Amino acid sequence: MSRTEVVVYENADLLAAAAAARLVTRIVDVQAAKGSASVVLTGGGTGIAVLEELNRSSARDAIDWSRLDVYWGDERFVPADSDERNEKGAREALLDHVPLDPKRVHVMAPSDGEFGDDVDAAAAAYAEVLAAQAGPDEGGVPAFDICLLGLGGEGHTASVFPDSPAVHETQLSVVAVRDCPKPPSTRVSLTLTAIRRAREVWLMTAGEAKAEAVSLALAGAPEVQVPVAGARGYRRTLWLLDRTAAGKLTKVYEPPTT
Ligand SMILES: O=C1O[C@H](COP(=O)(O)O)[C@@H](O)[C@H](O)[C@H]1O
Repeated sequence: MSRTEVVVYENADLLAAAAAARLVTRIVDVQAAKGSASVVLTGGGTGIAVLEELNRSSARDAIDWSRLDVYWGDERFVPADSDERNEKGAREALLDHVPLDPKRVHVMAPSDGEFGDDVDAAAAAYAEVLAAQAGPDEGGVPAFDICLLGLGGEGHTASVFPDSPAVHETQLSVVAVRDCPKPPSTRVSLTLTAIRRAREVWLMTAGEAKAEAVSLALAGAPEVQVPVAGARGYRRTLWLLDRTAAGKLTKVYEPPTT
């Protein structure tokens, strides 16, 4: 049974530090239970701040980095060295500083990579990467242990934007995204269907600009209009917010009893 939890921190710095601490604990627990763990990374201000905090934390070394699979929820389809790449941000913030197994870092192709400027081929290739990592009963997408996501003020998550082809996609695990309302306009993204294969989805955001989308999603808005409303983990959906992003919530969220 899936549960939704909402935790509100006083400010964005505290949110990033607390999310990093939670992430260390969760990864260590999963590795202790089953040997290895998987995490889906996000771009965006809060997502990268969490990785920076994790890198600064001495608890960082409690993780067995060689037994962690790393994926991305979305990527900007730009050259590999572009500052717009979510991968570049994640590498600078954390990945370049820890002893990951390079074979377990599953990047989405850049626009100057092996598929050139063919974004459909890049998306299809990432779907194949997921299928190769999935178990026989997992329907082509591994059951990610933790899927980190951010969100936009208009309700997008990963690169699934309101009323876009991606939000209407129900069969594919990965899609090419064109004409994105937020630059850069061409991207690769997991679909909501793939995101919902995660055991845990952590939605992390800060700032007043996100408050409306947060409150609509938690009130159960249709995912076509507010895609982040459809981002759920099959065990747990954890919202980690700062006070301003939580500013339009009307319901009081109690801590879970179990
Ligand atoms: O473009 C993107 O934006 C979202 C949210 O970013 P934020 O800086 O407004 O928090 C992010 O989750 C996504 O990965 C990224 O590609």
